[in-house]
Amino acid sequence: MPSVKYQKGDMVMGRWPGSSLYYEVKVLSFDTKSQLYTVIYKDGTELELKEQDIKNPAGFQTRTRSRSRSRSPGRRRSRSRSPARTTRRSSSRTAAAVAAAAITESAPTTRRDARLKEAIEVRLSSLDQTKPAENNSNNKHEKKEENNTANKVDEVEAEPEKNQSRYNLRRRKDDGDAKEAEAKPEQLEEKEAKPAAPPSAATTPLDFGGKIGAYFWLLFLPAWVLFVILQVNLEDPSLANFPPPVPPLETFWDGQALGFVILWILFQALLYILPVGKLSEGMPLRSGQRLKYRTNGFFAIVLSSVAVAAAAYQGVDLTYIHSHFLQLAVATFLISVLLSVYLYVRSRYAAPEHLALGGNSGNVVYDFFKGHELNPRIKNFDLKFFCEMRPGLIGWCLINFAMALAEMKQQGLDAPSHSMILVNIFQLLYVVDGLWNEEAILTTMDLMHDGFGFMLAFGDLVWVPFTYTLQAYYLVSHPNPLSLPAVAAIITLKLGGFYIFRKSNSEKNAFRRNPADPKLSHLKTIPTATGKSLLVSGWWGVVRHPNYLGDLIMALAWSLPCGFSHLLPWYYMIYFIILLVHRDSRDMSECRRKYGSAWDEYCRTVRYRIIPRVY
Ligand SMILES: NC(=O)C1=CN([C@@H]2O[C@H](COP(=O)(O)OP(=O)(O)OC[C@H]3O[C@@H](n4cnc5c(N)ncnc54)[C@H](OP(=O)(O)O)[C@@H]3O)[C@@H](O)[C@H]2O)C=CC1
Ligand SMILES: CC(C)=CCC[C@@H](C)[C@H]1CC=C2C3=C(CC[C@@]21C)[C@@]1(C)CC[C@H](O)C(C)(C)[C@@H]1CC3
Repeated sequence: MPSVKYQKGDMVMGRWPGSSLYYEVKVLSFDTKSQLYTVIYKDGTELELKEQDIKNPAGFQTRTRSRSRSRSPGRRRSRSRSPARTTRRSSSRTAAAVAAAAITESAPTTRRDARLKEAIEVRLSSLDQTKPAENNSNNKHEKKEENNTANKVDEVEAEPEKNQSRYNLRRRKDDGDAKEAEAKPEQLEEKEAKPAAPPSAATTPLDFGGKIGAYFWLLFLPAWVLFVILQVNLEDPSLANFPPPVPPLETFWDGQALGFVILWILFQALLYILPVGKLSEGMPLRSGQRLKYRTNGFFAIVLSSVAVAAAAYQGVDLTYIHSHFLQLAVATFLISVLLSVYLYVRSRYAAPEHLALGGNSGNVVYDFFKGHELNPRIKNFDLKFFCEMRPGLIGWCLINFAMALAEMKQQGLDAPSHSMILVNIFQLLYVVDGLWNEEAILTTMDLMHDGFGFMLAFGDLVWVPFTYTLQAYYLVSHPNPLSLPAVAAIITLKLGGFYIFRKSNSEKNAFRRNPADPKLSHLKTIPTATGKSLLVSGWWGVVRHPNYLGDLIMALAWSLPCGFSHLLPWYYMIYFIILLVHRDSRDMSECRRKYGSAWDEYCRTVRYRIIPRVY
């Protein structure tokens, strides 16, 4: 490795992923393509680290004086557990133990010390218990009851990173750019002032094809929405009609359509801020803080339905949505662009602890696309949560309903067709379920890890309502009569998919919220170095993303009512396969980064990603 900073065999300090702690590691190799170092920790965990997560050991020292001042006996006892001073005993421990021990040392109060110590001691014994089990392939993973001990760490660990950051004299690079963290006592600290990281240093590998990819997606995604909208009105919507006939420029714009979109978003915002419904806690952030979210989505869709019904009753012609679909989409696109510009600008001034790990490549276009601020809020109004769960999602049902009315009008029907009813009810069920279980969104990738930028703003506001409605839009002018057995078969498929989707999402959500939940005590888990465990039985033992499997089966049931005459109504199915396969691989890398060897162990046990025995 001639041109790289650290050489094979070098002993250096490597940051533990997702924390501010540095442990002594040995460099094993460097991959020029990914620019990642493979390092090995003393406990045997191998991880890939970026150069900026590696430091020279000479830059660290341990302040023993301040440690010995510790008032807590628990803390004093835990001194020798410092990962930087790993003893023979600790070197045989798993990284989980090491990480847990690190938390003990940083606990600030005696009571907390005691709780942590208790949790850690039980945890260590739990980990010890796993050792022999690991050799036994039939009983590889501890039972949930044993793992509950690890969960005690979870309980006390509501603010893990807050504690861990006490070890950090210098701010983490991924924490952004500006201020220096306060020097705290009791820490491994860097001796020399090192040049600060350039503000734009990327802290995660670039996604979506990197910088070039971002340009591409920025142009392609809106163009694709335009393409499918123009296609769906054609008598024969087929790829053979590429490019579709483009209407005169002035038809793209309608001020009234913009007005309606703004009114809809404001109405949804009003419902969101009403002090009705539960205040749910999000997952702990890196700072240890937990944000609160008003999860009144079900209430919002019920009130929206009442408002829409009242408007229809008053003679408002909802088929306007069908006849002005293009103009509504363009107006919403404009709003999503303005919102994304605002998000990009404010992310430049956001406090480091509010930033996501990605979206800081330094390339304006990439960062604008990916988004950098994790939970942009105006006071308590959470923009990402609101956009993901309200105007687009509820708008999707409103548009579907308008398409059913348009079908009746256009086809001269007294009631919508069976196909239209199926599509409407299936997708309504999906949205209502999402809003009923709104709290579960707080444990998804978008809410926990992704910054809020153009991709999500456009995805939530434009992509969802204007492309997820294509099946209903298609049926308006492309009737597809269904036999009763076909209807029954499609309903069965939908219910099957829904069952898998709901059960698996609820299982993971319940486990993440309360790992000690007695209802989950039958499940087996794998402990990880972060203190969190991974489910390895139940739905999450069937495949690594059972929720995606259920979602895909449902997507199939949404396209089938449209028949096989054209590819267009199958667009959602095709797009969804691509989206979920990509999300799965993003999540895999993220989990591998977070959980290291525990994740590899999970992957070895649960071999398939989404479809059992296939993929
Ligand atoms: N209709 C649509 O357009 C879309 C729908 N969806 C749906 O949204 C839902 C959420 O999807 P998404 O956010 O992508 O992913 P998940 O809800 O599957 O979240 C992934 C996270 O779950 C945790 N996890 C993974 N494996 C395990 C395990 N074995 N045990 C415990 N926790 C585990 C990890 O986070 P950690 O360990 O940090 O908690 C991981 O990062 C899915 O049902 C998906 O189908 C998603 C995208 C688009
Ligand atoms: C091509 C492009 C711009 C992609 C952006 C992706 C977004 C459209 C999706 C990312 C995750 C989503 C989720 C839902 C809708 C689509 C987006 C925003 C979701 C709200 C749909 C309803 C479900 O019940 C859900 C709550 C599980 C789901 C969460 C993820």
